[in-house]
Amino acid sequence: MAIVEINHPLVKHKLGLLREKDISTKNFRELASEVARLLTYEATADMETEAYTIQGWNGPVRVEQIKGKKVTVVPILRAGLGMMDGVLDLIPGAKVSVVGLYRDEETLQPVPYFQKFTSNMADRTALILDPMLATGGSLIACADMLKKAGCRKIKGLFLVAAPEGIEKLQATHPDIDIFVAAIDERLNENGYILPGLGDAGDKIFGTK
Ligand SMILES: O=P(O)(O)OC[C@H]1O[C@H](OP(=O)(O)OP(=O)(O)O)[C@H](O)[C@@H]1O
Ligand SMILES: O=c1cc[nH]c(=O)[nH]1
Ligand SMILES: [Mg+2]
Repeated sequence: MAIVEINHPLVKHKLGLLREKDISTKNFRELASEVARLLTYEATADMETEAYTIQGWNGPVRVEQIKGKKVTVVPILRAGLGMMDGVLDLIPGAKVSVVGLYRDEETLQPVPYFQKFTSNMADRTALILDPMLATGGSLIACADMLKKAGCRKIKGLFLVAAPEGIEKLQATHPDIDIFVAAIDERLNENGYILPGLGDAGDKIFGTK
């Protein structure tokens, strides 16, 4: 399992802005999308390419295109939708498979409520999107659903992750690679990431 914390100045700068207490919904949405774009750039670095010939301005020229497995983007509702536009900016042909999960505030257990996958999941790389990886329960539940549908290659993109959630993922799905803008310190007693971003879903949707 690869755990990649993106150590890029643009990511650090944008994450700092995202952490501001009184950030507006508009700014949070824009920055979440921008960081998602940068995470996508890193998460797709191992895509295979194949050469083909085109007619260039001065005759035939060998160029490259993405080869093989196609991508399905998997936003976890609700907050994962806040990253989707940024990812699709870079992979416009990706199919979208949606998973609805919320975390019970008392038990912190994930509660599934929606699933709609695109075709041929076994032939696609799945890119799970969620701003927050806290206890890891939601990510693990989503990965379980994807594997049940036949998925064999799964990656996860997160704005912020807690060490506790990463450890749990390593124990349950060691084959999944994750790309995060920051690995933070820890969870608080309510399962929120510290220093974290607060409730990402509420910030993206303007609720609460
Ligand atoms: O790692 P975990 O402990 O499972 O917590 C992380 C989950 O909690 C948040 O979703 P939430 O349940 O708040 O739903 P929302 O996106 O609808 O706000 C977040 O977007 C993750 O999906
Ligand atoms: O810190 C956290 C943990 C779970 N969900 C969030 O939105 N934020
Ligand atoms: Mg939420």
